[in-house]
Amino acid sequence: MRKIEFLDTSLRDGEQTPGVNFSIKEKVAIAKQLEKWGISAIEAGFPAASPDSFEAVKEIANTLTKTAVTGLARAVKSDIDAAFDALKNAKYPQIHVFIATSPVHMQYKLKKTPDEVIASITEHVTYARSLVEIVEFSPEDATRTEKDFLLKAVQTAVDAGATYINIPDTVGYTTPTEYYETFKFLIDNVTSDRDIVFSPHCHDDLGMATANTLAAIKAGAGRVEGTVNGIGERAGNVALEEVAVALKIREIYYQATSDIVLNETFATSELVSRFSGIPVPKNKAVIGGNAFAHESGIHQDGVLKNPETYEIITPELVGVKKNSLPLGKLSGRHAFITKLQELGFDEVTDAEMKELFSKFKVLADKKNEITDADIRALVAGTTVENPEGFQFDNLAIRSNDDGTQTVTISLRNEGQEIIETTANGSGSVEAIFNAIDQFFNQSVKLDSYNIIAVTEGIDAQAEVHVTVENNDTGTIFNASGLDFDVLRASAIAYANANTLVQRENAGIITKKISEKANPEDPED
Ligand SMILES: CC(=O)SCCNC(=O)CCNC(=O)[C@H](O)C(C)(C)COP(=O)(O)OP(=O)(O)OC[C@H]1O[C@@H](n2cnc3c(N)ncnc32)[C@H](O)[C@@H]1OP(=O)(O)O
Ligand SMILES: CC(C)C(=O)C(=O)O
Repeated sequence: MRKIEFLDTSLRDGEQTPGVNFSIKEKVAIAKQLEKWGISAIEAGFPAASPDSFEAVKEIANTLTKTAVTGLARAVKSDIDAAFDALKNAKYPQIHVFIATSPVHMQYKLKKTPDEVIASITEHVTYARSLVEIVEFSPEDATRTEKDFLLKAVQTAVDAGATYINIPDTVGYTTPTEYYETFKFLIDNVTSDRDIVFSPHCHDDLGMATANTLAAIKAGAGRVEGTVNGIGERAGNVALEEVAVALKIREIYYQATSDIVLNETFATSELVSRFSGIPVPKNKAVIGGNAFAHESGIHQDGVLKNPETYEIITPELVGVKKNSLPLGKLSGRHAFITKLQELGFDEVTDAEMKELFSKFKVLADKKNEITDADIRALVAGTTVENPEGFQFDNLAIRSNDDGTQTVTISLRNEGQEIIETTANGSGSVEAIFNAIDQFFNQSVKLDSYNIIAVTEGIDAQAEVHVTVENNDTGTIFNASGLDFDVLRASAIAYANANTLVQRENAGIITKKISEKANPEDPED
């Protein structure tokens, strides 16, 4: 059996998801969980992209002890220098150099001839190798690159010292059979006296990312790249949890295993979902809420007779635990702490614990049964790094004779200063959002508003997700709010989103360049 390495790029390609802006604290927490999950390398960011990205890579490099940390760099010396500087203290540093090799990218984006691209690969992979031992090279848009030129680019990178050769399906264009053949062709034809590891990097534009990744493994790839929950640019990257579980369930077919600690999968997915503000769909493979639910009579009958009739993955395999310690309003602090540890929340600070326990007591008074999902939701609402600045404090709603609603909202900052603001709306949510808009007084467009019941029953907690756009910059932000009351959850989410916009306007958050306004365009 071959051992397949896993490289996670949730913090780099995953953060390219519109609306996702992890704080440094969140990135470090995710990196630590990825290490626990058994990931062998973490692409922690693109250090040259912004001071924030640089700091995040540096902080992660300083923190991790078992996992390799890599930073992305264009075939540009200053990008490679930035990656090296950020990775100086990493125990196992790697630098990932990329340049596009497809005709459309070379001609229109890079404005370089094929020969210039080849020269650039030699120059920049050699330079990166002069700084660190392990260099990864990616011919961007490899799957739309002419085959012989792809081989030439890859051989050039290998000759210049690259150890990992990543073959990105940048626009999610390839198919499993085609990708298999591409890997076979490269593995059979690239020559080196060193061991070269090939890896797939798949995007899901045509819904084939997992199939393509597995096809590359079948063809001999030794490392896979992807993200948790499949977050990423456009339709996202391959979901690593799907690849890890598929390898486990079909290990005989693939003749391959991995070091992924599968029972940490659910906790990893939950953390990334919480910090990215992107909920996991119910029907998502491996970790979705319905992944282990059997609805129809024939299926239920089969499962009752023998679970193997319809169940190829058990909830326990991916770390969905049975509720072994039911909590209620008579439960004390010890039981609560034990439950948090059981659910994998070992890093809650004392101050957070105090706040969580008092919120738990309030919840237990309102709700008959406190489930694990309730506890996860409580942690989500408390420990997500709340943006600095004013946050939701309280609200009061009055219905008027003409059917409109009047809302008074109070917002509180870290100095405990409280400001109230009042506005009308034709419905309660509109009035709440109008009041928050009035308070922040900035140009924001609400792109989406979604409510999810975290648990079942009439007393379920509500999770509200909003996506807003900063009209001044075009940057999109996701934010969420959690409460037993859907209107309060809405206010929390919208106030958090506005605080992010305020921080961007104040220059505290660097907007991502992919979303930047075009300076040539007078409309921007
Ligand atoms: C497929 C991927 O996911 S690639 C990674 C995408 N990630 C990002 O873009 C991260 C965020 N990006 C950024 O912060 C910025 O784009 C920066 C800091 C990297 C560069 O910013 P700027 O210098 O303002 O350049 P801008 O983004 O406008 O254009 C990119 C430039 O890099 C060039 N370029 C793009 N890729 C490469 C590469 N791999 N190697 C060398 N040059 C490249 C482009 O041709 C363009 O050059 P030009 O200015 O001579 O036309
Ligand atoms: C930089 C490369 C690896 C990439 O993200 C892509 O091509 O999708």
